Amino acid sequence: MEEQYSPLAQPILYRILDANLDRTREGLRIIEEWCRFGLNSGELAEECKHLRQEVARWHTMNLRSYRNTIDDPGTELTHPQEEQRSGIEQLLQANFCRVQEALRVLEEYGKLYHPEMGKTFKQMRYQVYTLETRLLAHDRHKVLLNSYLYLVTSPGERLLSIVEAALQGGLTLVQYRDKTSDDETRLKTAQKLCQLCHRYNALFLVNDRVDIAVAVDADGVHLGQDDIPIELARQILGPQRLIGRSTHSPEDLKRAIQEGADYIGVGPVYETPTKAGRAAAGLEYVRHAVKNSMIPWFAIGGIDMNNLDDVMATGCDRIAVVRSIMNAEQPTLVTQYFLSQLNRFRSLKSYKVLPK
Ligand SMILES: Cc1ncc(COP(=O)(O)OP(=O)(O)O)c(N)n1
Ligand SMILES: Cc1ncsc1CCOP(=O)(O)O
Ligand SMILES: [Mg+2]
Repeated sequence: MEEQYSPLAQPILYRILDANLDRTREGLRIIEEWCRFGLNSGELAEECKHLRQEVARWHTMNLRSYRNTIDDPGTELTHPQEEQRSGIEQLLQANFCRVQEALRVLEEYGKLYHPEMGKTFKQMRYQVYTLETRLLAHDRHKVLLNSYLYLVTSPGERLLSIVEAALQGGLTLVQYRDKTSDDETRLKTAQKLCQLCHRYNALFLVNDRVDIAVAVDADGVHLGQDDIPIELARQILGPQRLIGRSTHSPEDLKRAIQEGADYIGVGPVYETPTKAGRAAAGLEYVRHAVKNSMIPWFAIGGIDMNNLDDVMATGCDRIAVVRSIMNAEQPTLVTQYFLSQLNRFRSLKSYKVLPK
């Protein structure tokens, strides 16, 4: 790379560029490792690698020779949060933030170094924003795809400890559903549940309330037939959050898929006091979903350890429950039981012992 600018600002300029090129490369490498080993996504990993190579092209020996680590006060500065990250999402977000900040510095100071540098790093900053959106969406979809049991919560004093017990049993998908509390309580509870779920790398969604989902940075929302349109929720939530839709009939199912739901609820399979007044859609509708839904779907409504086999016999391999876990004496054990049965069922299906 030809260096032609700013004799004035050298070597300060060069040290700034060197430090931020370094920061960008390191941050991208951390993100790349997650794409490769965590997400198994060759495509996303390649994109990170390509960006790193472009950064490396600007990181010349000459710029690097201006490094002065011993006198650099920045090497001592560590934010307390760097020492303590609660999960992979936080780690990725911190590194995206670091890369984007460094790219912004490279964009501004780069203009003093080479006319192309400012343009290149501006473009790269936008590429990294898009990468972040795709990666987060990919991450969430991946966890969703691997989730076969969905806990929909009910309010109560033991809410957090029950959810934590279920997470310890291997639960990876939680919905906060609270039809009775005031908004202040809802907001505080949603915040706590969201943090808890993320500590276990589980997804956290909010029932009905898009505003609360955004406020607590949840992974998505669950919307019923009478809630706002999926298109509007998508505008508010952006492309990377998940949107689930309840369906009670083949028409609902078709529409929800067309409208871009990420998953659907199918039910109520059985009448349930948790959703009093809503008639059962029955196992017939579950059979319809088995044949017609190409997106993940969860049978819901009155499912427990006694009727799980009947539900799975339709070909259904994902269920959502409220009482079976929320009212259980041992939520960890019940979660483990459901997960093991659903796992067993999936392996039988894949060996064609059961109809697909
Ligand atoms: C996974 C899942 N499926 C269905 C529902 C029911 O949603 P909705 O019809 O909006 O009813 P309420 O839960 O809001 O009473 C759900 N919550 N989750
Ligand atoms: C929210 C909801 N939507 C359809 S059925 C249902 C409640 C399911 O609760 P339970 O698992 O206790 O029957
Ligand atoms: Mg609803």
